[in-house]
Amino acid sequence: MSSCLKPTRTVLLAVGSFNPPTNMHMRIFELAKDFLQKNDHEVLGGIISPVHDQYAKKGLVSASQRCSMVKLAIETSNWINISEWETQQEGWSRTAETLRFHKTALNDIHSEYEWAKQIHAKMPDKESPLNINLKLLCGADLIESFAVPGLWKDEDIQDIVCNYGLVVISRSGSNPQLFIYESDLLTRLQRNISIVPEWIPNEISSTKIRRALRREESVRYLISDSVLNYIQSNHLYTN
Ligand SMILES: Nc1ncnc2c1ncn2[C@@H]1O[C@H](COP(=O)(O)OP(=O)(O)OP(=O)(O)O)[C@@H](O)[C@H]1O
Ligand SMILES: NC(=O)c1ccc[n+]([C@@H]2O[C@H](COP(=O)(O)O)[C@@H](O)[C@H]2O)c1
Repeated sequence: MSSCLKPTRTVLLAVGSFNPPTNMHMRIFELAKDFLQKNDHEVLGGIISPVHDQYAKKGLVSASQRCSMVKLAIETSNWINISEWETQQEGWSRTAETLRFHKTALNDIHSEYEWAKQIHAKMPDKESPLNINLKLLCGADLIESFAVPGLWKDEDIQDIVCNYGLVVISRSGSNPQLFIYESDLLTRLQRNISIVPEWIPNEISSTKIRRALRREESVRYLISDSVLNYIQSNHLYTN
């Protein structure tokens, strides 16, 4: 901790397809945790929330397969959890709804969700109110998608940034500082946006992993061996 302030209890939540989960998905959690812990946050846990099947992005394998792969990917982490809540809803959930649900469940000490129990187990004193903050963790491409017409509601962007906060990891080909500067709304809210540089940049993306698999090229060391075994056993991403 960098000061004697009482640290803010924080949980990080990442939304996305995780089609498949890559080593970079795990890495962004580590980068964000390091950054926040140096800035007076006590990071209690991370949550990966795979998107619903109805998101229907090209090449999306089933939510059940994506959840199975995320469970394998997080096996080596003692603080990143999966929440299957989004995949179990009737349809696709807006990210603001996903954050609202998870923040409420995290602040309920009696929550029955496994990810909430895992995170509560990390808290020595469980005095009410729990005061757990939830932040949206994303790569710079996700915040840049805020500018795609019709994709995000302005009130959702305001809600996400004001009431939760964003931790943005830099990604090759993006410039989150410039993107914030060009948006009046994000400039106004920028004290709730942390931009975390990745000083060891690489271009791992799920798209590139799927492409390599389709071409029968090796993706070893870009995704975990257990995820790779699952993909091969289930003949995913072959064409
Ligand atoms: N290499 C990376 N650097 C920084 N952030 C990343 C990286 N890969 C994924 N992320 C972030 O992880 C979150 C979930 O990612 P998602 O499942 O959409 O992966 P993706 O690699 O961007 O997928 P796709 O290539 O299928 O569009 C997003 O916020 C995304 O920006
Ligand atoms: N309006 C919104 O809340 C909104 C819009 C677009 C994408 N998203 C989320 O962002 C993530 C994007 O994932 P991909 O990068 O894999 O497309 C998904 O989890 C999706 O649900 C949310």
